Amino acid sequence: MDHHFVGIPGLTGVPRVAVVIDVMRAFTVAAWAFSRGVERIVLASTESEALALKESRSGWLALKDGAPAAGFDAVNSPGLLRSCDFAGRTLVQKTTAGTVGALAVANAPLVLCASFVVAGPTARFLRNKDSGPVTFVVTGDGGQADEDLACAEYIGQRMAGDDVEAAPFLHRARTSRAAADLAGGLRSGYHPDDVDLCLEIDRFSFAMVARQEESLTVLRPVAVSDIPPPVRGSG
Ligand SMILES: O=C(O)[C@H](CS(=O)(=O)O)OP(=O)(O)O
Ligand SMILES: [Mg+2]
Repeated sequence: MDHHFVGIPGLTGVPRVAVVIDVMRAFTVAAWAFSRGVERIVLASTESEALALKESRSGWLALKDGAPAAGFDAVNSPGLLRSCDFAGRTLVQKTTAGTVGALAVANAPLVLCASFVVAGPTARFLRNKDSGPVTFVVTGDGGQADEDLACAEYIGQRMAGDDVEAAPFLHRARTSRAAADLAGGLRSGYHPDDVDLCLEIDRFSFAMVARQEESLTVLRPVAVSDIPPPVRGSG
């Protein structure tokens, strides 16, 4: 299938089907947030918008990347998020790359946000829908981030069938600059397990679909059944 891989600066027009990839760490974090009970994630374009949205509704939480900051309840780290209890909550998320990429294609008829932890369900969701060619938005480094590109290519291949060896794609992500920066402590709001948690193939059995709801861009999990175990291979 003739998929299209593009960075945020290269987006032109509105894609028919968009899959926005951020492995490290926005859409790994989003998946963990859903697993910790979050009901929906509202994507914000700025930190001040995130705080304003949080303040406008009772019980909403806000998360941003970087260091912990006043008014925000969480940071963009799967390792720090995995012990939170967010049952039934709405979470407003703002990050440097992932949420920006999703908002850039928010008007597309079908938008999914993805990372390795939901790769199989994302591919299966698209296959079940017979979506046809996908525009993968590679959010990191202007479209050059190898952890995002590897994940996009992996999902693209799994759309054609689940018999795809994961190891070469995971190796690219593990040796990416983002992984080195994270492991080297160069990013704030970090837990030592973050890289490993970002590289767990099919940790969750849902895809994440973004839709427009009352002028907000809202991400929700959609359960996908019958995902066969991923082919891990060596490496
Ligand atoms: O928190 C992250 O890992 C990054 C922040 S930065 O781009 O590395 O400064 O944000 P994300 O949008 O999740 O890539
Ligand atoms: Mg990223």
